[in-house]
Amino acid sequence: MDIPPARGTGDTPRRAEPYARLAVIGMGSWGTALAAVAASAGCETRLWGRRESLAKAMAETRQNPEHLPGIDLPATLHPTSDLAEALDGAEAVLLVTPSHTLRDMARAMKPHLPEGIPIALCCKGIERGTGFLLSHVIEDELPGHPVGALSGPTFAKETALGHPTAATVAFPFRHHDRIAPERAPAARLALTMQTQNFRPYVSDDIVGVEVGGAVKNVIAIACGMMTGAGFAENTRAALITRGMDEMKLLAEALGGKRETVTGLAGAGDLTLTCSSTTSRNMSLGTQLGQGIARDECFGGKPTVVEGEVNAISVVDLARRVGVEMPICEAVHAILHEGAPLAETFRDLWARPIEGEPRALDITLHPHEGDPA
Ligand SMILES: NC(=O)C1=CN([C@@H]2O[C@H](COP(=O)(O)OP(=O)(O)OC[C@H]3O[C@@H](n4cnc5c(N)ncnc54)[C@H](O)[C@@H]3O)[C@@H](O)[C@H]2O)C=CC1
Ligand SMILES: O=C(CO)COP(=O)(O)O
Repeated sequence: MDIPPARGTGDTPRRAEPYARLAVIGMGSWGTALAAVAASAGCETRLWGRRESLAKAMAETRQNPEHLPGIDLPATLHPTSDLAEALDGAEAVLLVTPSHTLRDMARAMKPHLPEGIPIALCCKGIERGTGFLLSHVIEDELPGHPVGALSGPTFAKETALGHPTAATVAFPFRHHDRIAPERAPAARLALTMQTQNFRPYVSDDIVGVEVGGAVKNVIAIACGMMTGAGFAENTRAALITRGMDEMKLLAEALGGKRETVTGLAGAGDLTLTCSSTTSRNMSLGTQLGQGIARDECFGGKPTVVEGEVNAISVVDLARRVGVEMPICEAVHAILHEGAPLAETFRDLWARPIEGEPRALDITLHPHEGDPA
């Protein structure tokens, strides 16, 4: 890939160097799909999962029978359950275990991690209790490593099947990344992951990307709940649009950019997740909206639904920084405070009229005596 020269350095385009060796940590559906992309792009890729039996089954069958059954993986992809082996000689790491495991994962990786190598988060969430973005968790546990994120509208199965997919790779740009952008981790990782069907974009706004990924899952649960309760397209479009407003306000309050929220990792992922039963978040909401008890959802099978735990951390963080997120609050109340679903959504719709954008600062309460 040619990157235009940094301003004032002449006309010769400079070539970015892809990483030669990548470690992908997390053998679930997304870790496996990303490892398959990197391996098929020609990068030597090791994929770590904690279960030896799964790593062995993958090595033998060239498939991930648990998370992506029936999809052939590149023969060059190396699965392992040995963390030291996975990280040995890696030039960059993709971290793809569920968000609540991240701090423990970082601690487990620490003794084996080559010095200073970039770490890209591919999981979506905010740490419960601390309210830290996941990048802050990594900075806390693994100082000295550039920390970024890879995120976007990317169902794992579609990516692994080779459906054209785009995603954002974001790392904060340091001073020297602006002078020599071809050496910036975001540029190098984007190039490493580029294939005929996987198209990365480069960003310097890690906060916007992380907030997009964490919030969209909560909004998808809301969309599912209202769909399950029998409402249709108008309702879903309203939730997506107003959900994006919540995302934007939280991102800006934390120092992120509003343009990121309108990009792949914000609007793109929000639209995907809120429109498809392939989404586990949307599906959980739909089942709950249909009146199915939580422990019977997904046929009782344990399933990673990031928006469920992250409803707590998103709402907690929003309250701490003084951002109103009424849709996320409604999801939180239903999931975690036992609030009744129908009444909670009715109250959401009956809130005082506000400006669009909210910066217009208009609040209109109903006339006294008006029908509720
Ligand atoms: N599946 C998808 O389409 C996409 C998922 N993501 C994100 O990727 C992250 C991982 O999700 P998936 O791969 O879909 O999950 P998954 O449900 O396919 O697999 C989860 C994996 O994590 C492992 N795991 C669970 N607890 C662990 C622990 N304490 N330590 C190490 N490994 C542990 C499980 O053994 C399993 O292999 C989530 O944050 C999700 O939001 C992001 C984009 C797309
Ligand atoms: O993040 C995703 C797609 O970008 C996957 O969404 P779900 O976790 O809801 O399946």
